[in-house]
Amino acid sequence: MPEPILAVAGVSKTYKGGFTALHHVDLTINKGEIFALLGPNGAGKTTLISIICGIVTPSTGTIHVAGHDALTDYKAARRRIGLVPQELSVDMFETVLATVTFSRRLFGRSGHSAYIEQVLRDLSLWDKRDAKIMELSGGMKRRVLIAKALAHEPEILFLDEPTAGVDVALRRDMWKLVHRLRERGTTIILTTHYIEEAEEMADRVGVINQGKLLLVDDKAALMQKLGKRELDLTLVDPLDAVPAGLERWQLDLLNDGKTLRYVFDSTEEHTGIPSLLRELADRHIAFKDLETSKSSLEDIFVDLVRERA
Ligand SMILES: Nc1ncnc2c1ncn2[C@@H]1O[C@H](COP(=O)(O)OP(=O)(O)OP(=O)(O)O)[C@@H](O)[C@H]1O
Repeated sequence: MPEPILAVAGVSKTYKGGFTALHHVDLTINKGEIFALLGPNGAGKTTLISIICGIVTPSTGTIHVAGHDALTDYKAARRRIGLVPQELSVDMFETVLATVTFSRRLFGRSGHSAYIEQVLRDLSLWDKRDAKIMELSGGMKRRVLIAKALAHEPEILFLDEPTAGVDVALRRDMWKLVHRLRERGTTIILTTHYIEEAEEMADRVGVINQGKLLLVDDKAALMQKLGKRELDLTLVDPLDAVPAGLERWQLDLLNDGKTLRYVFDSTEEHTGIPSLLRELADRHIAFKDLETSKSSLEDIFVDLVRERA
C-alpha cells in the first residue's frame, strides 16, 4: 500500500479581492513519488503550494503533512517541507555556505557539515561555498535556492517552476538531482507549465486549470488513456481536397496536399486504419510512405484544458 505523505482535502482559496484561485482541491501524494502539477499561467499552482507551505491561508479545507495538520500544527508540518520558490530570496552579501547553513539552523537543526557538504556537492556548489551570492551566475543562484530548501533534510521538496529560464545544463542537473533525492526517499512535487518536464520527470501528473484539479493520474496511464496517434500518408500525387466519402475518418490534408493525416485513438480495438487504407486503394489514391507518431502529453494537456474549460 502506498503511504500518503501529503493529504489535501477540500481546499479552496478566495483572495481578499473576491477572486477564487482554488476550487475544492483534493490531492493525496504518496511517500517517495515525483508528482508534477501541470497547468497554464494563473491556474492556481503557486497558490496551492503556498497554502501547503503555510504562506497563504486557505479559505476552506485541511492539509496534513506526514500526519501533521498544517494549520493547527504548523511547525511540525513545515519542518517536513523544503520549498524552492520561483523568485530569488537570499541575502546577496552572504556566502553560499553561510546561507545554506543558516537555513538549516532555522529549522532547529545543528550545523551538520557532512550533510550540507553533500548537498552542495550534488548541486556542483561546493567549489563556490565561500563565494558571495551576488558573485554567482543566475543558474548558480538557482542552485543555492535548492540547497537552501534541502538544508534541513525535508521529506517533501516543492519545486515551483524549477526550470523556468534555466539553461539546458542546469535543467539536466536538476533532473538528475531529483531522481537521486527520490532514491533516498524524498517526495518531490513540482509545478510546471513545461509539459516535457512532467513527461520526463513525474510518476504521476495532476492537471490544474482555473483553480480546478481536472485530473490526477499515473503519467503512463494518462498518456495511454488519452493518447492519440497520428498516421501520415505521403501521397504519390498531391490532392486538392480530402476526397468526398471519407468523412468518417476526419482527415486533414497537409504539406500542399502531399500528406494525408489521420488522427486515431491507439487504445481503441478498431483504429479504422485497415478500412481507411482499403477505401484509399478503391479510389486509386496511392501513397509512397506511411508514418505513425504518438501525440505528446502536450497535445493531451491542450485538449483537456480546452475541453473542460
Ligand atoms: N494575493 C493575491 N490576490 C489576488 N489574486 C491573486 C493573488 N495571488 C494570486 N492571485 C490570482 O490567483 C490566480 C492563480 O495564481 P497562481 O500564482 O496560483 O497561478 P500559477 O498557476 O502559479 O501561475 P504561474 O504559472 O503563472 O505561476 C491568478 O489569477 C492570480 O492572479
